[in-house]
Amino acid sequence: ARMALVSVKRVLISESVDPCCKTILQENGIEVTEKQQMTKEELIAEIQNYDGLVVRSATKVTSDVINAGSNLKIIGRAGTGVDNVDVDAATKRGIIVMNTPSGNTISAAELTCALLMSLSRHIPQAVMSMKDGKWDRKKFMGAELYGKVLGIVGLGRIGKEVATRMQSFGMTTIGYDPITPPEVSASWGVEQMSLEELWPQCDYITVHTPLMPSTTGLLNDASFAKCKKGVKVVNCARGGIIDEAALLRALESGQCGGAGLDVFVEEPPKDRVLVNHPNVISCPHLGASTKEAQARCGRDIALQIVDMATGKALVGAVNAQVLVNTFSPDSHQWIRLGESMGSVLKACTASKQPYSQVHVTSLGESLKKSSGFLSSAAVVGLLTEGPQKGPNLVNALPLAAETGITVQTDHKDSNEREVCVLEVSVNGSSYTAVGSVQAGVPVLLELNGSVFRQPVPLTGHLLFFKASNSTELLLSVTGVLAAAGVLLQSFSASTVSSAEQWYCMGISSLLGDIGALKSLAKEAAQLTV
Ligand SMILES: NC(=O)C1=CN([C@@H]2O[C@H](COP(=O)(O)OP(=O)(O)OC[C@H]3O[C@@H](n4cnc5c(N)ncnc54)[C@H](O)[C@@H]3O)[C@@H](O)[C@H]2O)C=CC1
Ligand SMILES: O=C(O)C(=O)COP(=O)(O)O
Repeated sequence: ARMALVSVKRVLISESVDPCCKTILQENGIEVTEKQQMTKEELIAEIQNYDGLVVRSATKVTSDVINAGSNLKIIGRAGTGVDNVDVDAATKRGIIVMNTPSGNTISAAELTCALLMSLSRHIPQAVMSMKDGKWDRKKFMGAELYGKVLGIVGLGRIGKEVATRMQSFGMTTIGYDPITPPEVSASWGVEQMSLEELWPQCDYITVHTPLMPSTTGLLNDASFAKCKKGVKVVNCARGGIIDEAALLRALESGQCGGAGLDVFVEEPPKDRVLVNHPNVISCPHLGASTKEAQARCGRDIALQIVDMATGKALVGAVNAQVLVNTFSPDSHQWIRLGESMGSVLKACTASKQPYSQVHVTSLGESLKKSSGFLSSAAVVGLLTEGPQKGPNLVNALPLAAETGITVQTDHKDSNEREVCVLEVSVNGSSYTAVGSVQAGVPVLLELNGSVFRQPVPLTGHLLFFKASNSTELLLSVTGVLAAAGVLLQSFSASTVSSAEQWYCMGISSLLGDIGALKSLAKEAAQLTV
């Protein structure tokens, strides 16, 4: 059985995304609304009507928007950068964020190359002077790219494509990236070095990193000062990686000889000083604006959403690594097992919470890849309060961490059958459940060391109690059930290992008041799974 993770019925596309996106979603039974240039207030007011939101870079998906999206399950970015989405807020709300990072790589790289060439030959300025009726052949004296040094900061998808293209112009390409190994970039002709070594060698510098605290102001007054006088810079990545105020100062002093900018801290930029500077050429964030890139990104995001909603595959998620292994046959029952075991221990420990530690161990080789989602599923069961939208596999671990619960996940290969062991520490004592999936049904095998003679199917209304082994007790319990009009549907006792043992009864409905049982048994708990 394939797993249908999330149901996606209605999607809002809030920007200009290739029409194939809408078509593909609709062909798969999803209702699509396209609405561009919504104000923040409009988006907040309407977002509750949608299960999914598809954006590009202009929609600011802030925590206000995310928290207003009570039905939101998926935020799809038709493109690469997700810095306009508050990914942490989405994760906490259990919302998947996905992007299509390779669809616009070539287009962004080509625009970068176009800006480098335009900078070397002043093409935009020359074009403007021609349109002005002039014929100025002196003013626009350029310099060849041939033999010059290009520094590439950020050697990921786009950085690599820029490098190989500019090498064909005879440029020497050097670079820096904290993650891409030097031998990998060397294989496509980029020698890596520290930024300290890089700055003074470059005639041109182009940045291709994500925007994050460590890359904000990567080029600032201090780094410009280390550059060759007249260095030319390009930013087709994100506004702010080259500090805008420092860039203006460097342009004014001549330390920077020219800049090609596709992106700005504020888009559109209200402050036009940089854009209006004679040595700045700029575009309104056009890196991904080609037919080809838009067709790829629009198609990819639609297919990724459809594949996720139909349980086929999870591709492109940036915040839901735990889900990746849930897209395999059988995983659905194991997720149900983890959640139900969590619910059982939650019911048994109701008066003792909060939990301090949760430890999930999976046994059996075939569960090796499942231990991650099993512990998330167990936490979902432990933390779920009532039927309203609560924790899910995406936010279980962050929520546990926020609540102060330590979650430990282990796997042991064993030749015996697959089982999941869940142990929770609560108020100084520890509770353990052992479960498995048998014939496609999640079952409980053990509770706190008591081994059930028959595996207990974790389904329907269940009553657990712990007591010493006596026939009178069972009679009293059935008496309580009868008095409450509750039918006994199944019964499992544990094998007698000590004086006390756990019993589990399948019942027709939950008891209105479990108090009567609590006076008969040492511990009693009921739940519906
Ligand atoms: N102008 C436009 O329309 C477009 C802009 N972009 C932007 O271009 C940028 C790069 O995109 P991709 O190449 O697809 O991303 P990528 O993830 O493939 O590459 C980014 C690289 O930056 C590196 N990096 C991270 N921190 C760094 C640091 N402190 N110094 C140097 N390198 C660092 C990473 O290790 C990674 O290799 C992103 O900001 C993306 O949003 C992407 C597409 C279109
Ligand atoms: O994919 C990216 O990171 C981009 O910057 C492209 O942005 P856009 O989709 O053109 O608004």
